[in-house]
Amino acid sequence: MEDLPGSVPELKDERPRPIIHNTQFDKYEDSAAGSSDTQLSDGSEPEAERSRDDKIYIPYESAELCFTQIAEDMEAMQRRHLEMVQEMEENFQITARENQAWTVQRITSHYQNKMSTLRRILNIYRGKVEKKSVDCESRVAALTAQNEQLQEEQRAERRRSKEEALQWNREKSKMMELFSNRMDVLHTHQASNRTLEGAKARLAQLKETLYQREREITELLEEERTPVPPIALPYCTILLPTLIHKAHEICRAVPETRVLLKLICEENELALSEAREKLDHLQAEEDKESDEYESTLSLLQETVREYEATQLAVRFIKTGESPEINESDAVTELEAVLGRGAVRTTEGVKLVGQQLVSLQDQVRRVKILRQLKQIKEERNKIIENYTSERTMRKKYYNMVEDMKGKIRVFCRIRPVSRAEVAQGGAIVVEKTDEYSVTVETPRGQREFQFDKVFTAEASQDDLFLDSSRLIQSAMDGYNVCIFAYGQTGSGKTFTMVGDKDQKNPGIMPRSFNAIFDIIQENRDKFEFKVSAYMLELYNDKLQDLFVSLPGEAHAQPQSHGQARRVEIKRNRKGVVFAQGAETKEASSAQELYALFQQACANRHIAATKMNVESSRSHLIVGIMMESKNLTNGSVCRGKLSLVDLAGSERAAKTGAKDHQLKEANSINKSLSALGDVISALSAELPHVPYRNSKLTQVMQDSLGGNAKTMMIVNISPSECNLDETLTSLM
Ligand SMILES: Nc1ncnc2c1ncn2[C@@H]1O[C@H](COP(=O)(O)OP(=O)(O)OP(=O)(O)O)[C@@H](O)[C@H]1O
Repeated sequence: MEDLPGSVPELKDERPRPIIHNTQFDKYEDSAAGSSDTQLSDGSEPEAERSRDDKIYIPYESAELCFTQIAEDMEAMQRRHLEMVQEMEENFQITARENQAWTVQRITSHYQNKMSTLRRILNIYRGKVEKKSVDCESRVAALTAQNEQLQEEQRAERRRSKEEALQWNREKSKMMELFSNRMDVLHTHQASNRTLEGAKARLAQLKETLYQREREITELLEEERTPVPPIALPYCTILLPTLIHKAHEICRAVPETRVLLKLICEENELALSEAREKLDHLQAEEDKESDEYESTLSLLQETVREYEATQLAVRFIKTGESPEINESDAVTELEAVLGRGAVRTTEGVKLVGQQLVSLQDQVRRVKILRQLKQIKEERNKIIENYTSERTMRKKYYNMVEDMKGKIRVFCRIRPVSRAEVAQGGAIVVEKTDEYSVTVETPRGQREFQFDKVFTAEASQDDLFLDSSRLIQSAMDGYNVCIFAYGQTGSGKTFTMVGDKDQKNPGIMPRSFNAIFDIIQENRDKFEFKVSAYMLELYNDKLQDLFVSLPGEAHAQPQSHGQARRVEIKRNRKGVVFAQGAETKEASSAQELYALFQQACANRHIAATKMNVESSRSHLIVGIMMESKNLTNGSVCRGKLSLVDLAGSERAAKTGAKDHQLKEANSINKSLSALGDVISALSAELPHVPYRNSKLTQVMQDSLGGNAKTMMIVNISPSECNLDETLTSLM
């Protein structure tokens, strides 16, 4: 094996033997060597044996000397060895250092090469980067200039759009007013050519007439339903011609009767002309208002008619012609004359009179039947007109509502709460005009536009004024949805439900009253049916609030026992219904409110850091309204969805943990899905992501399409809630 540099050389061969000098031993050694050599050289065995058996005696002093000498020699030898070891170590270290230096040198030169290559590459890149950065700087400068220009344009655009929005809103209000007035005018059938003045009074008048007609029709229908006895063929139709014929025969046969008839005729003519004169005279009089005038006029008219009828009767008897029974007026008059005994010549004539009176009854019946027919036709016309009126009213009402937008977004700023006052947060939200809200943010002022803005001073009445028109739409057969959105504690429940003791009831109880007020107003024309379901969406699970869950703190004993699984389904007409949830009918606002209270008692509520009584679920109240037109039997179905959403919030701020954190996540997820649906509808996108959450599935038939939606964004005015307020507004 090759020796390592600095390794200890092989000592075995090279090591100098220690030289031990001992005179005694030297002598003995020499002699022994000599004898041995001799022995080997001559090979004499006895001599060798002898020398082995011989015992050598060394004097003690010599032995001691000898050992001392050996010890000294050995010590010298040890020292030499130590020197050698030290020398070898030094050699080894020198060699190792040399090797290390060499290795370091090699590595250094290797890395220096690499470094120089990298430096070259770096220089190339640096050149490129410098070139690029010059380009970029010039581009940045250009873009900055462009950006500034765009910002300026954007500011101008904002100013313009704000002005336009204001202008548009003004025009919208004007248009809406105009449309409402037009609608009133249309109700009176005079939309095209009459002034709007007094349109409401005319509408009321028309309504009254319409109701009057309807009442008459109802009465007639009632009468119609009671069977009319069959009209017997009037005897007079046979008797009258016979009697006249007989009278004529008598006159021809008996000359006195002819004379009498002539006399009657002349007297009658005279009396007739006198009566006519009196009548003309009376009709020419100026004071026609008095009761006396009326009674004298009708008396004279009757007298004239009697004389005319007598004239007619006498003419028939004279000539022997038969009166046409169909000429009912003439016949009636003849009957009247004969029946009252104006002609008293014979008993036979009296009989004829009686017969003619009975004929008069028959004819009157025919007349009534004719009138009935006419009235029926009129009634049908009125129904037709009424139906088209109603359709038109609905159409224009709907148009007016649509003018306001299918999705209307209102903003309500609640008063500053005590907690916010304690925190000392400044007021950062301000209503700048009827439609705008500005918010002071650390990065400057931001403005948001709405269909209407309500401040802390706005009452529940003010807010409901705009919602109540939508209730009429729901009664007219549209799907309507009203819901409140906002962070926890921003006033959603206050807006939708009201305060705890119901001193300031919210949209829900007010809607219940409005529904039944409309029903009351139209009770004589329509038959109504109102039913409701009330659901809660909690942790992405739908629950029927008419059924209490066993184990809940607020559970009330229920006859139904366990809650069934509630699922959202849509019928063929696209109307959403909650399968598995109970739907209860209500016949008054009080009944509906009692159902609502029952539902509220079953709702999930918990205290969070933000609100002592925070709704932890979405409350969905669906009210189905069905109206049946009593006049034409048509049925109309509408739905009103009222939703009190759970608060949008940041879990950290609410202090939510464990199951409350789960609640918060589920709430935020569904609210974000609702936001996506509203955005898609507002942007009129072809796809609306209803299926992303159960909340949007429940509300599907009340969002988009023909439905009318009203969203109330509730916000806090305080700086403490600035982030949440901005999130809600955006
Ligand atoms: N416009 C208002 N006028 C007077 N008080 C209000 C108004 N809005 C809200 N409040 C009060 O503020 C508090 C919080 O309101 P509310 O409970 O309605 O908030 P919320 O948004 O429903 O909260 P959560 O989402 O947690 O249920 C209540 O005490 C309520 O009475």
